[in-house]
Amino acid sequence: MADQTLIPPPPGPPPLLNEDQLLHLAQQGWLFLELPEALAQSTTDLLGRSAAYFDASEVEKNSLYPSKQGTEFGYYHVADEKEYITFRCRVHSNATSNASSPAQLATSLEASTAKAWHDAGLLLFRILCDIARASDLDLSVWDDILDGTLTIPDSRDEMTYTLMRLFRYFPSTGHAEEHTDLGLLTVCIGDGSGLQVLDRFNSSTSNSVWVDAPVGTRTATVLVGQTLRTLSARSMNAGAHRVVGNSQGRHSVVFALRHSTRHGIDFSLFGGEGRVPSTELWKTVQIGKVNINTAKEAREMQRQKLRLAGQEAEVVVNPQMGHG
Ligand SMILES: O=C(O)CCC(=O)C(=O)O
Ligand SMILES: [Fe+2]
Repeated sequence: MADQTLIPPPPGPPPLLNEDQLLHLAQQGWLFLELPEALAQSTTDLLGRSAAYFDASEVEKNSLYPSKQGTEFGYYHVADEKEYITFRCRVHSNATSNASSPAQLATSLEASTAKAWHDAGLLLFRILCDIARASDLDLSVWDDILDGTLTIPDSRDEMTYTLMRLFRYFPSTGHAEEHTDLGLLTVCIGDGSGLQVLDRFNSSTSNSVWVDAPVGTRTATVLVGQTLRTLSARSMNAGAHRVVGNSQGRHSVVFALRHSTRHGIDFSLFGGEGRVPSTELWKTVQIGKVNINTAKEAREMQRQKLRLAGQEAEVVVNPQMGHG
């Protein structure tokens, strides 16, 4: 009888992506991926709850989640384009017993966000582990970088750069300009068409080829962000994407997994050199980028500033790249 007692289970979560999928993600910077059942369910629930929140009055939405730190926290409305709420931690932790009160709306929205955050975090962690395995790196390279990011922080004191963003794009005019994301990996799930990713293989400087992302909660779009590109010494590309208008409008759930603020980043773990404070890495990945989710006038001002500083917004295949 074979001895089955001596083989320990392999470390880390089970592999998710096959070789072709990993190669596609690294080269194109994006991948369409069938969602695990738990995440499909939690995002379906969250899309529904976000729609109920967006249906509330402007006064209520602002008072439940006042925006802070520019676009990085709370409710934000971009005229003629979209409205969205950014969660980086819990805000309303105590439920009231009145089922129809605004606080109750917020409590159920946050409970749903916390569940989707956990499920999306797990999915992206599995992909990061796949990337580490394929690069012959130890899975522990992610320990410090992900510290405190995989579940929604309880309070502002504990928050990192990681965020969950819920969007409502307005019919026809709702859009987001072409950009790459700043973090490690992003997962986008939407209930309508509009998200498009750039096909780098078939695009040229004069002709961009855009691919429509899948619609619905069965399949997600996973995007490589600038931080992962930097850690991979640019062996992975960041995925360029945009949102174009459709006549029905669109809701989406976007989970952006970004590095932890609790530790410095040790590049030697990734075959590079040196250690940089987490804040420095964050500044570096933002250089030359325009925030595509801010108001139109603010985007123009950011572009103007970049031009004055002699730093054209980063060109990947198309000019005028932003960040999201
Ligand atoms: O709404 C989406 O699916 C994508 C939004 C986006 O790209 C971003 O906010 O960075
Ligand atoms: Fe984005």
